[in-house]
Amino acid sequence: MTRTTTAAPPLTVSTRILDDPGTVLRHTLRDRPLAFVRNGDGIVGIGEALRFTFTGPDRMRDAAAVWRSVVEAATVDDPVQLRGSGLVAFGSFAFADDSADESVLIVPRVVIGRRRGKAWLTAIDTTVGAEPLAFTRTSVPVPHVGPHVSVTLRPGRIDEAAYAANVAEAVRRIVAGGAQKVVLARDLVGTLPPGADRRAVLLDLAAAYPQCVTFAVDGLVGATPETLARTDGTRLTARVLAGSAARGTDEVSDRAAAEALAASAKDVEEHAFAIDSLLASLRPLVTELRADPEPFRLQLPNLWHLATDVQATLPPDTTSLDVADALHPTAAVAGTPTDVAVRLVAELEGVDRGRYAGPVGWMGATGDGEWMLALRSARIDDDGTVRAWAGAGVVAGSEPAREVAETALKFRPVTDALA
Ligand SMILES: C=C(O[C@H]1C=CC=C(C(=O)O)[C@@H]1O)C(=O)O
Repeated sequence: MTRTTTAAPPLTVSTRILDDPGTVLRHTLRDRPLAFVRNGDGIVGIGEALRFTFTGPDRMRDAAAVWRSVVEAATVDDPVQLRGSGLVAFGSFAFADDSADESVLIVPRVVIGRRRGKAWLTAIDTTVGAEPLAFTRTSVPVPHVGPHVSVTLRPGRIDEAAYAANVAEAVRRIVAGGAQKVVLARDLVGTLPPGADRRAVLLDLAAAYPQCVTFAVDGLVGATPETLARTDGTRLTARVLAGSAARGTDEVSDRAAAEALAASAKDVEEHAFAIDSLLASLRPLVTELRADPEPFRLQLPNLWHLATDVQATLPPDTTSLDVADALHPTAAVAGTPTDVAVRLVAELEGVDRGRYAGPVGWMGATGDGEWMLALRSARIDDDGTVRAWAGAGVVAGSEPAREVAETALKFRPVTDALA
């Protein structure tokens, strides 16, 4: 079911070169940030020109269709022509087809972007008959950001004991046949202090995890390492992560941890399910599909992951959101086989994941964009309620206590940013 809360008026979109805006995250709104930033490059949004909401199994397909109509009706003046300049939308989609949470596509009023030393500003006007901006270059003052935000997070609806029991039950079901892998998650909750500047949380996430994408869309904030689908014309790239280990405390133990991860039959199996599911979903859609023959070890500040990069060629007119729709949910966030795993996640967790582990990202007028998996994240509601989620892949060889410890490490981006 699709519900559009705002009709799509014809948009007038102008992009202009911007003098150095400093850290782009500072420019989004303190209470309603919109952001997609990696290594200082990326886009942030200010205000909302259009907001569309979606629910149900067709939520991404419906969003892709709405986006095509928005683009068709828009007049875009974009001499800058960089990735993320011109008309863009930010999006965040629920994990489950039957989630009660709405998925969203938001077209900001203003976008500030930075890429490889160049910066731009895009103004998106909903007034009928609006003229494009009359200048060629502009500058903006760098906004002040409030102090670090501290939140006490406590167990949510699934505490450590319940999570360990869920993992044990998942192992029993896997051993009995049916599912081969199930990704189970648990949650932490807290309350943001009144008046907290959400941008301070984003700045902390981006400083600690520069190689991840720091995102903020409709209250969902995080720093995720996993790219579900990134498109550039007909070129598609993805990065599959599954299989994790704690970083060592010194160089020797850190190297040993990475080597143990690569040699761990349990983690290699967990990774194989994730990459196999992605490749199987991509095969009918793409040509020239290539994947690393072996996973590599991806180093993050809190974890080692097994990672595989994937490339493929898309047919023309396939948008990044079409690809995300075809791929979601991979076995990095659901399990294998997908349908059995999704049912088991719902049964064992018994709580709506909302938009945790769903696609989050942005898309431009050509359909190019980047959709990440909303991991290492928390949902901050308007009333300040914070709910963070972290999960781990469970296979036949999983041990409940180890998965509890792994999820604690995956909470760290959020728990550290809110410490
Ligand atoms: C489900 C999460 O991580 C996934 C992504 C990378 C590694 C994973 C793992 O090793 O279990 C998970 O599949 C999460 O961070 O909440």
